This record gives sequence, structure tokens and C-alpha cells, in this order.
Amino acid sequence: MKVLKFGGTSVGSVEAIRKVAEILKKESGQEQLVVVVSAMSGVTNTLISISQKAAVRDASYESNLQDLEEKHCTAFKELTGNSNCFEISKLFVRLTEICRGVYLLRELTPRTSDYIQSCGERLSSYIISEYLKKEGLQVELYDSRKYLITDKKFGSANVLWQSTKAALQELKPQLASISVFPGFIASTSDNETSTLGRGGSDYTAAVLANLLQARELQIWTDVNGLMTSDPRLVPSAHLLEHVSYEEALELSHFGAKVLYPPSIQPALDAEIPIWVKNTFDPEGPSTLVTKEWDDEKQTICGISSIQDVALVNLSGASMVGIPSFSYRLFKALSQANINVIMITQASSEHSICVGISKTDAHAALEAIIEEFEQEISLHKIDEPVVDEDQSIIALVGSHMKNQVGISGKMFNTLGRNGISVKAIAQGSSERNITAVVAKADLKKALNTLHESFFLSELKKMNLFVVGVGNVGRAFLRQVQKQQELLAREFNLDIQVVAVANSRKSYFNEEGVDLTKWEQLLEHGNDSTIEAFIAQIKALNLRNSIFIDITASHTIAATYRELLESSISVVTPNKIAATRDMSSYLDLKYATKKYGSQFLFETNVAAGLPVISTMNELFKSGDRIHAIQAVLSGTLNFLFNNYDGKRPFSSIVKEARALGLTEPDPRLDLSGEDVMRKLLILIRESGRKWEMEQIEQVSFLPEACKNTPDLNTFYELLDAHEDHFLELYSKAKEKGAQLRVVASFQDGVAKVALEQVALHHPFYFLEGKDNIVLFHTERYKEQPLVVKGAGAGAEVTASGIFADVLRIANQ
Ligand SMILES: NC(=O)c1ccc[n+]([C@@H]2O[C@H](COP(=O)([O-])OP(=O)(O)OC[C@H]3O[C@@H](n4cnc5c(N)ncnc54)[C@H](O)[C@@H]3O)[C@@H](O)[C@H]2O)c1
Ligand SMILES: N[C@@H](CCO)C(=O)O
Repeated sequence: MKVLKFGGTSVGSVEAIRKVAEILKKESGQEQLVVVVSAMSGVTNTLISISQKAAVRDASYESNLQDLEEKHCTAFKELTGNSNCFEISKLFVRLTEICRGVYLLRELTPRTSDYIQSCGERLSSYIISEYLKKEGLQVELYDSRKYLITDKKFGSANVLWQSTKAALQELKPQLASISVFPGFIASTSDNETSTLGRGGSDYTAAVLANLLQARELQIWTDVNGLMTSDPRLVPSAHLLEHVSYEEALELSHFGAKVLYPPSIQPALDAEIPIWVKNTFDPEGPSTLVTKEWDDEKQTICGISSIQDVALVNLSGASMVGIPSFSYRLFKALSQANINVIMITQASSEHSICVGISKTDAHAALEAIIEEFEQEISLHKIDEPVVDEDQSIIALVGSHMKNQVGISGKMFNTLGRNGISVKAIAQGSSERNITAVVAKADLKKALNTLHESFFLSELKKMNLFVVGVGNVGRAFLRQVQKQQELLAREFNLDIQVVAVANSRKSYFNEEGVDLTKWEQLLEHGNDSTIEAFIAQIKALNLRNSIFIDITASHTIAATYRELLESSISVVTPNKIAATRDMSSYLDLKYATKKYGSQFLFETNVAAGLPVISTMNELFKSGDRIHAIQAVLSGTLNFLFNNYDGKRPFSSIVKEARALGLTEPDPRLDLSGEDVMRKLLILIRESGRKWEMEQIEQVSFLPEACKNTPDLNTFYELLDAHEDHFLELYSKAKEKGAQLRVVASFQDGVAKVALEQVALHHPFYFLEGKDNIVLFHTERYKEQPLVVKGAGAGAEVTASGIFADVLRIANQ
């Protein structure tokens, strides 16, 4: 025998009831079916409202009753083709009489209320059984009130187990192949109609399953089953195929509304497997709930949540060691009818903290103040503090038991996203780890936990890109090209959420379509950097990375604020890392404090792994003694290509057109760009160093320095062509190459143009290449060498991409 329960939405319309019939046709035949039905959706609430209106002499209840009758008659006629609604009308005549009585007496007793509410299930079960008969099924309708016997606690009556068992045992041999029972309703031993309270139809089904020794219980509803998390908050939440009763209980307690555990307790007691299925997708996937089984793979089964929670904290020195203290607190809350969702108390006993529904916050405060009035007035304990706008998240899984590292991973994941945990609770069953976080962080917390605990899950990185010039464009192109592969092969969902230039910004939380970002940005909103950052913060997305691909001081000045908000920063912009030492250290400190990252590999030698190599050397205990490098792609390009046949300025212009130079090439030519790079290398080698400590020997004629604009600069370069020709000729005479060399040795840092001879490692340095020689404790005889293209949009963009992936792979 199987018991099938159909909820309100499953019998809420003619179409839905037809689907129920199809399901029953498929299920019937092999074994007996017991079918439990709820009232049509919305009907119980309407009946409650009708009874309440009648009790306050609101005559509009009459028309509500008529509407209800019509709704049921219409459904009956449509389904059965029978225009005679006699049975339904008979029930409404009685119902109208009762409501009239309530109206006249102005009194609605719980007993009468139960009778009125019972009509919903009586009507739906009648209509459905008549329809099933018409469809040719062997159906019998049974009045649950004859078999489910309860006490007199009207409104949420308790089933009297022995009487019910006796009644059902007598009935069992006579049951039809399909026996329909109205859910939710029962009667007292005096034949008074009673109801079973919240989840009542599930309870009816579970009682029948238990006492009729059913093989299986099916709960048919409007979703496919239990999900790993709330799909409205976690779009990638997926269906759970198999959970244990205990897991279902934990998940349901924290928000999953599909199963109400107390209602299915009788099925749990008899270890009857429960299927949760979707009436509107009967062949689709579903959830099976059984007793616990061994499964080492499924450590976590779900992450559930309660959105609106308040935390009440009570603290004070006189709480310590007083046994009655918590008793009084919970007594006060219980007397005020307040349900406590979670409790935490540190072993210092100095404070106790309870999580309650936000709607109870005010009443809880009053109850606690009243209970502890004396202690508060004597300052033995502090006034209770309520923290509203909180949410609870709970990691659920039977197999977390005895598994090391689950809570570590949970809090590490939250911490890396800057999510502060206000309170924690874990029972010794280890089936649930509960944390309270600010409601504003709920979505972010759920999604980031979901990604880190479900291995098949894609990890989403949310990128905010400012600056879409040469490098910015190349970067967006590269991301677009790699997105699919990264998702497929590496479980990474790299998504650009916003792009901005100096005038406009365009946001799309679902990801900017990178095939047409230019049009989207062009039609984006007028924006300032302040507004852009405010919007990033308001979105509060997990794994957020701000990518600055400008050369702007203003943008660089925002990093601290971003890092503080646990938003990582990746940039080729050298400004932030080359301001005074204390600002540089401050940014590093912010990353440690707020769990964010500040990566700027492309500050030196574009995409070449220079900073990361040095960081690894430093962290692994090596000591950098000296650095010798060619760090400017532009300058190397100039001196590799200049031979006096065409003006020096034209080669500068060519380098600019190739995207090698800084947005303002005077920064390259002046040597400042190289000085910045050298300064970063010295700092990243663990030394405190300032720009002024770098000695610079400029190769530019005096007149070409500090020019007011770029055109004047080019004109002055032309005017001093002889100077460059002379530099070239002298080097050529000696068979040497010209290189702007950055060096750091014995406490001296220097940038200067040098003639390098044939034997020198810098002699053969093609095109825009860079080279860095690290002389270290471990690389004594021969330096560690990093060499390759040191400028250009593609290589720089790939270096930025590498930094993003470093953060993603953490
Ligand atoms: N080109 C290279 O080879 C290379 C190599 C390493 C590092 N970098 C660095 O990359 C950065 C970008 O270089 P590029 O070659 O792409 O320069 P670019 O001039 O082509 O692009 C910079 C972009 O930033 C935009 N911008 C400037 N101020 C802005 C603001 N306040 N808000 C939004 N956008 C703003 C500009 O409009 C421009 O589109 C620079 O910091 C540069 O030093 C470049
Ligand atoms: N303009 C720089 C590239 C960015 O660091 C160079 O030519 O090396």
C-alpha cells in the first residue's frame, strides 16, 4: 500500500485535479492507494476569514460564502460533467447556518471554527473522488472524522493513537483500491469535528501510512522536492535526490517549506520512505527521504536560511554562575509566547544571546526587561540589546559528524568575503552549524557557501572593470574568449558585472554581455567613481574584484575603501604601489585585516611573472641582494629601433601607437615609469624605500624635461635630434647597445641609460622586451632571470587575468 498526499496547489484548480487523476491512474493497479487531499488552495484561509467576519458582524461573509460555493460547484461541474451540485449545496446550507449562528451570537469558539475550516477538505475530497470515479477508477471516499480520533484541543488537536489505530484496523480490510481521505480533519470521541493544526494534511497522511502499514508515503506538491538552498536567493541551488529524515528535519526547520517535520513524525517512527514529488512535473526529479545511510561523499546536504531574525543579547557580571538565570530568561520568553530559534552562550557565562523572529523583537525586549527589572535597575545586568535585520544560515548534513574542517571552511569562506558572523551555534549532533549574519549579507553568504561546499558548483568571480583603453579592451576580449573554457574545465564562472570609462558605467548583475560591451557602455549611466563604488558596495556580491586599468590617481585613491569592504583590487596602474611607504603599507595592512587582496603583477614588466617570482623567493626565505633590470618596453623599443635614419620622435609615436607607452609617453621617456617599477621591486623584496631614494640619470636633454604638453614635447625632441643621434653613434662606435638599466645593489637604487657590450646579458634584448636579473642568497653564481615582452596590451591584459585567477583559485 502507498499513501499519497496532494497539497492545496495540487488540487487548487480543475487543471491541477486532472493532473492528480493522471498520477493516480499511473500509480494504481499494482497496489492499494490511500489518497489524502488538502483543501483547494486559498480555501482554508477564506473559511477562516468568513468565520472571523461573521463573529464581528461583518455581513460581507455571506457573499464570500456564495463565491466559495460557486467556486466548488464550477469545479465539480467541469470535472464530472454533472450539473447537479446537490451534495456541495447541502454542505453549504449547513455551513451557512453555522456562520449565521456565529454572526448572531458574535462568538466564534475554537470548536465552531474547526467545523467551519473542515469544510475545505470535505469539499475537495468529495469533488476529487467523484471525478476519479467518472474517470473509471475504483474509488471510495472515507470521512477522516470517523477514523482519526483526537482530544478536544480544537485548532490543533492531538490524535488519540489507540482509538485511531483500532478504527483504522477495522477499516483496513474494506478499503477500496483507491481510498480518498480528506486531510487535516478529525473528530473527538464525541463526534465533534476537530482539526490537526499546521501541516495537518501531511499529518493525516503520515498517521494513515503508519497505522495502515504503508510501504511508502508520497507528498505531492508544486515543487520537485527539497533543494540545497533557497532557489530565490541561490540561483544555482539544486534538488536533493536523497536525504535522511534528520537532514529533512534540519533543512525544514531553517526555511525549506516543503516538509513540515512534526507532521510526518508518524512516518518517521515507522521508517516509511517519503517521496516529495511535483504534481506538475510527475516524471521529473524528486526527493527521497529515508533513515540515515552511509554516504561519505555527501558531507553537506544543504544550506538553509531564515531571513528575518533578531538577536537579543543579555549580559552582565552578575549572570556568572547563577543557575536560575537562563531559566528565567526562557520562562519570560515562553510566557510571552516567543519561539527561540537559536541560543548561544559563551562559557564565560557573561552573556547569553538568543535568536528570535524579528516580529517578536519588541515583545521579547519587554518581557526580558520586566523579568529582570530589579537586576537592571541595580546595574547587575545590562539592559538587553536587540540586533534587528539579522539572518540565520545553517549548514546541514548528517555526514558532517566527526568530519574535521567543515566549520573552519565555513567561517573561512565567510571571512574572505568580509561577512561578519554575529553568533554561532552547533549542537553536539553535528548535523547543523548555524551562524547569524547581517541580513544585507545573507544572499552573498548563501551563495559563497553553496559554491564552496558543493564541488560540482561553478565558483563565480564578480569583476568590476574601470578603464577600457588599450589594455582594458584586450582584457575584456580575453575574458570573453576564455569564459566557457574556464567554466567547463576549471569550474570558474568569471563574470564582468560592470564596466566604466571616465564618463559612463554599465552594470549587469547577471554579467555584462562581452560581445557588445561597447554599445552597452555607450548607453550606460553617467557616472562618477564615487557612484560606481557605491553601486559595487550596494550589490554586495561574493568574490568581488575591482580592476583598475587606468593610470588615474583618483581611481588609485579608492583602493583602501574597496579593500576595507573585502573587495579585492587588481591593477596595472602603478600609482598606489608607488605613493609614500606608509600608504603602500596601509593597503597591505587592509588586505590582511579585511581578507581582500591587492595584486599588481602587471606593474612591473607587464605580464611577466616578476613580482610573484620575487614574492615566492622572499616568502620561502631567500634574500634578494641585488636587482639589475631593463624595465621599460617603450625605451627598449626606442633604442632597438632608432638608427638615426628617421627622427627619434617618430619612433616614440610608433611605440605609442603600438600601445607600449604609458597613456602619456613622457612618463616613459623621463624615466619615471622605470623608477616606479624599480621602487615596487625594492618594496616587494621586503625593504622600506621611497621614490626620492632612487637616483636617476635622465638621457633627455634638459629642454625636453617638464614640457607643458605632448606636442611641445615632440617638437623639442625634434629640435634635439642631434642629441639622440650622438647617443646612438657613440654606442655604435663601441659595438654597444643602449639600454635604460634599473639597478639596486648595496643600498643604492639607480636608473640610467647605459651602453651595454656584447657579452652583457642585456645586449640581446629584442623589441619591447624586459629582463630582470635577481641576485639572491640562493642564486649566487648565476642570477635568476625573467625575460620577455614587457609592454603591450595583450601581454598586460593576460597578466591582469592571471592575477584574477590567482584570487579565484585561493
Ligand atoms: N600598455 C602597456 O603595455 C601597459 C603595461 C603595463 C601596465 N600598463 C598600465 O595599464 C594602465 C592602462 O594602460 P593603457 O595602455 O590601457 O592606457 P590607455 O590610455 O589606453 O587606457 C586608459 C583608459 O583609462 C581611462 N580612464 C582614465 N581615467 C579614468 C577614470 N577616472 N575613470 C575611468 N576611466 C578612466 C581612459 O579614458 C582610457 O580609456 C596604465 O596604468 C598603464 O601604466 C600598461
Ligand atoms: N609603458 C610601460 C608599459 C607599462 O608598464 C613600458 O613601456 O614598459
